[in-house]
Amino acid sequence: MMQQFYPSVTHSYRFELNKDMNFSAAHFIPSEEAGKCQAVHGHTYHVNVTIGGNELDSIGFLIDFKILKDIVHKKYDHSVLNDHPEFQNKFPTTELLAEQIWKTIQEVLNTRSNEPKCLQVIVRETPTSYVVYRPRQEDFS
Ligand SMILES: Nc1nc2c(c(=O)[nH]1)N=C([C@H](O)[C@H](O)COP(=O)(O)OP(=O)(O)OP(=O)(O)O)CN2
Ligand SMILES: [Zn+2]
Repeated sequence: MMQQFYPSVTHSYRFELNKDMNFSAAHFIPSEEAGKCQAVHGHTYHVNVTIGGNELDSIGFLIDFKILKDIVHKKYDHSVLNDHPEFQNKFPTTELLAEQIWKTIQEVLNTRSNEPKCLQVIVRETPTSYVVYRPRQEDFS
């Protein structure tokens, strides 16, 4: 795992959990403005997600680290991001991928009685480029 500085998110939850994961995927940005990124190419994406909450489940987890990995890795590893339904009407940019990962994780968290919240998603696409996605309060409703 590449080490990186993680921008932190301000919150007042009692617990904060972070999970690093990575996956390999191909993508392309079919717009002339994207220059060389119009051609299909691949990345090893590095993802960090931050989960907050005040309550733990019956075994003392905010959310199982493994569930978080499965949500992202099983979905995207060794795939072409453009083939996924969520990228049929928008391009798989780092920004939109980070937003989509947040939506997918928060959907799963919404099913849990201890009500954890995904507070931040960082997606690193290359050694020199990454995006931080932070939901607004209204995104949780
Ligand atoms: N705002 C965004 N800009 C770019 C995105 C993006 O998702 N959001 N994506 C790309 C390409 O997909 C490209 O793979 C990554 O671009 P870049 O960081 O420029 O890659 P390099 O390895 O060439 O970076 P260097 O720092 O110049 O080595 C482009 N832009
Ligand atoms: Zn790319």
